Amino acid sequence: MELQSVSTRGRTLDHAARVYDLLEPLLLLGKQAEYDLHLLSLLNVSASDRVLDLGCGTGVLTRMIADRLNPAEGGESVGIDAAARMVAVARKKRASENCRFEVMAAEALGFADATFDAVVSSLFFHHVPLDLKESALTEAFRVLKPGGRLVIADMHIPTTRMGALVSHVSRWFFMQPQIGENIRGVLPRVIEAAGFAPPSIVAVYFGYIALFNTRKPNA
Ligand SMILES: C[S@@+](CC[C@H](N)C(=O)[O-])C[C@H]1O[C@@H](n2cnc3c(N)ncnc32)[C@H](O)[C@@H]1O
Repeated sequence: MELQSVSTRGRTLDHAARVYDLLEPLLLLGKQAEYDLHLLSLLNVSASDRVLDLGCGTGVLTRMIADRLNPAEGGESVGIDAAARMVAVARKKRASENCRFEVMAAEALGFADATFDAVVSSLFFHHVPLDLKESALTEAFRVLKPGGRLVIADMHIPTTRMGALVSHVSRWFFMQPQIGENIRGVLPRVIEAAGFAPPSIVAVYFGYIALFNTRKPNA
C-alpha cells in the first residue's frame, strides 16, 4: 500500500525526496556529516537507548544513531517525517530491527508518554511556523523519559558575517519566513517554554547553524 503524507502547515519535502541526498551536500558544502557527528558526540547514546529523530528526511542521522545501538539490549532509532516520499526513501535505504521510519507530524506524535531516552532533530525546526515549533517541542517533552536528552541542529542567530550571508541567501532561496524566526533566535525560548532546562548552544557551520543541547528535568 502506498504511504500517504500527513497534513501539516510545515514545509514538507515530498517533491524533493528523490534528489534530496544529492542536493543537501551541495547546499551545505558537504558540512552536514561533520555537524551530525558533532551532534552525535553531544548525544552520547548508550547501546540500549530508544532515540527519536524528528523530520528525519531520508534518514541519514537516524541510521547513524542506529549504528551506535544494540537491538539485543532494546536499542532502537526511530525516524518520523510528515512527507511520505521522504519516509519511503529512508525505508528503502535501510529499515531494520532497530531502525524504523514512520510517516508522522512532529506536532502530533503517535507515541506513548515517556517512550524515548533521547529526541534529536537536524534542520527540521526552520521548516515549521512558530506555533508548530511550540507543539513539536511540547510533544518531544511528552514522549521523553524524565532526564531524557534533546539535541537539535538548526539555524540560529548567525555568529559570523559568513553565517549572516548564508542565512539571508537561504531565506531568499527557500522563500521560508520561518527561517527568519530561527535567525532572530526563537528556538532557545521555545525549548525552555516546553519545560526543558535552558539549552547549551554551540555554533557550527560558519556560525549559521547551532547545536542546542538540553534535558527534560527528572521528575
Ligand atoms: C531540511 S529537511 C531535514 C531532513 C533531515 N533531518 C536532514 O537533516 O537531512 C526537513 C524535513 O522536515 C520535514 N517536515 C516538515 N514539516 C514537518 C512536520 N510538521 N512534521 C514532520 N516532518 C516535517 C520535511 O518533509 C523534511 O523532510
